[in-house]
Amino acid sequence: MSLIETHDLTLRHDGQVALRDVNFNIEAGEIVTIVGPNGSGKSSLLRALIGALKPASGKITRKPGLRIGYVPQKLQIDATLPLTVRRFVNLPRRQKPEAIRDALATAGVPELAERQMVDLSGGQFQRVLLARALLEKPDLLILDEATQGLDQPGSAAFYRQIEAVRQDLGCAVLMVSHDLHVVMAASDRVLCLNGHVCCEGTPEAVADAPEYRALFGSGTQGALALYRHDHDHHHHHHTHHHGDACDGQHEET
Ligand SMILES: Nc1ncnc2c1ncn2[C@@H]1O[C@H](COP(=O)(O)OP(=O)(O)OP(=O)(O)O)[C@@H](O)[C@H]1O
Repeated sequence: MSLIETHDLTLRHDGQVALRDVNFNIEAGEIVTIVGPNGSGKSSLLRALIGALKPASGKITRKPGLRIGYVPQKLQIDATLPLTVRRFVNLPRRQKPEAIRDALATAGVPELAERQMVDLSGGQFQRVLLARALLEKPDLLILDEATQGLDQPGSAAFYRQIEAVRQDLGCAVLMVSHDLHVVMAASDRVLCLNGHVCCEGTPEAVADAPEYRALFGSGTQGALALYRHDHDHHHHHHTHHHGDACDGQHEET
């Protein structure tokens, strides 16, 4: 059984449809990326999956006992509040010192436990948020634009960390990102949204899909090839599958 599945899921805000008829699933251990222009429903879908937004119609099925770790886009920390990394990751629920040490190490920041949260760089801060999510021992890690504010090498490094985490823990990863070429190269599967599912498949298949190119142009393909060149792990290959085209016409390839 999939970790999580949506069936004809439609989401609304104040009566307005944000996303319609999404049929989506994620399997154990997969890395899936959601891409799409601003306002295309990416965050709405994530919020529905974590249970923060109720379906207007359709349904979401979660594997019984599913544990989700969530890394938010941004978190404001009061700059006047003294708060070490150790205390911060202890906040939602008290954790064992070994668990904290392991989570910080897995997130790539083993040395930061005693640092002040406000002194962290953007990349370190996101890794601490990742460590906090890992303390949930997630089967599924969900990240919402977790590299906002990081520069390109910084976000590439962050996504490599995510891949390492996936290999270490075997959790599935679902993330939203605007760093198209970096994140697509690190994904097993890409879901492209534009108020509905535009197209989905392997990163190569999506980068080639006319629906995707209509939204983003063909510029990312070269960068994708470049990144993959020195990228030596194995990707599972899924069948190329097209959903509705973005203009609403049904198109099969
Ligand atoms: N709380 C809300 N109340 C009303 N409308 C909302 C709310 N949240 C989102 N929307 C609307 O729903 C649509 C989808 O928004 P969503 O945030 O899911 O898109 P997104 O793809 O994540 O966008 P971005 O890339 O800009 O973050 C947009 O039209 C947005 O204005």
